[in-house]
Amino acid sequence: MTALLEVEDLHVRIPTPAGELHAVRGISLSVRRGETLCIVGESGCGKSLTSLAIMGLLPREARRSAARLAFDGVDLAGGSRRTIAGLRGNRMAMIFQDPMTSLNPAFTIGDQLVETMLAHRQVGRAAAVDRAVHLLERVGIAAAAARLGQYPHQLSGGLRQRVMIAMALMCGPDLIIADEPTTALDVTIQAQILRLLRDLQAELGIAILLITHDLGVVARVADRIGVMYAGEMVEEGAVGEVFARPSHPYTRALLGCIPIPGRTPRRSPLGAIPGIVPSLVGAIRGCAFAGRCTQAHEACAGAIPVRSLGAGHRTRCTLAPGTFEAAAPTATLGAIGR
Ligand SMILES: Nc1ncnc2c1ncn2[C@@H]1O[C@H](COP(=O)(O)OP(=O)(O)OP(=O)(O)O)[C@@H](O)[C@H]1O
Repeated sequence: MTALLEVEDLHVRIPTPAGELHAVRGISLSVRRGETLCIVGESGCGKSLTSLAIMGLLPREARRSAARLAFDGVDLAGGSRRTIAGLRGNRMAMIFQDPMTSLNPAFTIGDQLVETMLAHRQVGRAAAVDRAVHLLERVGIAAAAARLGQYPHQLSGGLRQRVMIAMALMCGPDLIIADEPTTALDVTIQAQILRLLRDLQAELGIAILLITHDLGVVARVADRIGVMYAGEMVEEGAVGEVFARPSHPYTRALLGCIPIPGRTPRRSPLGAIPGIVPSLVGAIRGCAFAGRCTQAHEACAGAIPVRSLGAGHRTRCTLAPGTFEAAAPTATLGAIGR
């Protein structure tokens, strides 16, 4: 089955006073209909720029190139502005970490929901208002009709994020790209929003590309996971497979940082990966993680192979499968998520 979203060899470069920042370095990924792909990685590894590049929403100074960038067969890299604007907010919707950056403080919730639909669909205002009320109820907002007349600042952070989800759903999208949608929320609201996204996906069959730095979020919602490091995808696969057999030393280190209930001693210091991420300005020779990797060896300074471990599980590492260091036990899916 062809993927709904196909990304091949995506690069994002941004000129800076220090030189060209090569923030996204040849990312390839695909999202099939109805599945959730989570992209995970430390702050600054290029997750947000990847999602903005897909949506065509990069900052003006950024340059994007890709061997293929397609949504349901439509070329997003070479397509006309009109075609892409017709897909965005319509069949491809985006949810950001901070709803206040995408909700206009000067307009009511109702106006913003309704306008989204009127911009893309041949429907009357009354039908759009009905859909807005229905969707606000569906995302768990009580007294939905009354909320339509409120402004964003009159809602709590959790309610604003529910409004953003309703807005993303207005035109019945096939794909939602959610960039850290729960990071700004407290844990209880975070769990509710994640459950809502999962329920909506099961009900409506929407594909979700979710960007997060939180492996707990991944464990709760992902079908597949892509692990990014310094602008590259270093490992990807089905979430159960990657959690059970993390194969890139960076993935293993990330999973090793999560406290495991019943196994991590109480009061032990929070885990961290020693070392720092290399600068993304200019070229990186060999493996970007080598400077922090406990198993780095000579070959890591050369070309890094992408190894297939079967069933769509791939890792970008010189170490042959089976030669991974016996690491500390890593968090399991059951322990941190489901
Ligand atoms: N407009 C910009 N100008 C210059 N550098 C930028 C710009 N936008 C992003 N960057 C840099 O590009 C790199 C990748 O940024 P990006 O926002 O994609 O990271 P991220 O993985 O989403 O991190 P976070 O989780 O902190 O949002 C970072 O080093 C960031 O500082």
